[in-house]
Amino acid sequence: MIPRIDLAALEARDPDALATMAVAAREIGFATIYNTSITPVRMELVLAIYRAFFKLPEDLKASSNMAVTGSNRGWGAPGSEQVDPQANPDYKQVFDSGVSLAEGDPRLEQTFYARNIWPQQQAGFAEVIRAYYTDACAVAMQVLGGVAAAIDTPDDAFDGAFEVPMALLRGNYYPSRPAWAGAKDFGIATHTDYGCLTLLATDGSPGLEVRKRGGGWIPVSAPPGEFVINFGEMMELWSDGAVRATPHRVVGGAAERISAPLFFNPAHDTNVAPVGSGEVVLAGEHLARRYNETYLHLKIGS
Ligand SMILES: O=C(O)CCC(=O)C(=O)O
Ligand SMILES: [Fe+2]
Repeated sequence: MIPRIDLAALEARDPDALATMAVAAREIGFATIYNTSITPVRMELVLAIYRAFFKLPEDLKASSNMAVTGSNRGWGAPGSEQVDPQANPDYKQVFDSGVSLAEGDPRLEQTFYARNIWPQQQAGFAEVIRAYYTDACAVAMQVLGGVAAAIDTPDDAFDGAFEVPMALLRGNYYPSRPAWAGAKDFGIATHTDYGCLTLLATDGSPGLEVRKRGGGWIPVSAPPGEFVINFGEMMELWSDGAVRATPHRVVGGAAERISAPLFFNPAHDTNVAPVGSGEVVLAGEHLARRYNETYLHLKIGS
């Protein structure tokens, strides 16, 4: 079973909510959350704006293709990412955006803080997505505070690390599973997320599956207005294995599907090596390695 957590109760440090979060973090790596500041209507609007973008003709989407700009901002075409080296590149399409820094900020030259690329064809796209990014980051921060409290780490343990997060907001579009798809083809192949916390909104269609520790898969879904959360590799490292990063995938079925994960990652220079280990692993270095391994346009030698 995937735990379901009332975020307002977690915020109030309700003992039951904390105990449920502790199980989610230490054992399962996944939960769903509800009762957040983001309403279902708001979430439907965000998902609808992504859906409208993905329905544009390919040549219009290509004007924001990230393979052309070389940053991880804008449209990622089908086959642009291979999250599992044993599988074929994913058949999903994506649209990536990040923090909007002021012009002149030197961090704009770094991949993770690169300038956003907005589709010009859709009125309101940038405004809606930028506002959602800000509010989703605030929800992610609330969740992390709750996680810290649940696993007996000081509540403010993560505060300083997320002031200018390398957060990535993505729209995922899974068309119906292509007729040509074989055993090595997935909407998104089996992977763990790279960062700390993923706050995932979906249109409510099934598709996401979480790997069980003993083998097999558990389907997870959440309607707009509720979220799936899961922990990533950096959190597992940082907590020295106390928090789990659990593999998951989307095989894809007849119905198309839209999802919107916020990959919530700390600032570039955050040391995410196990606390007290004396080692140094910069968050930005971990992320760079994982992007280079999985985005086809960033792969060394490709
Ligand atoms: O679409 C989903 O439900 C999951 C997507 C996912 O795992 C990812 O984008 O990392
Ligand atoms: Fe994922």
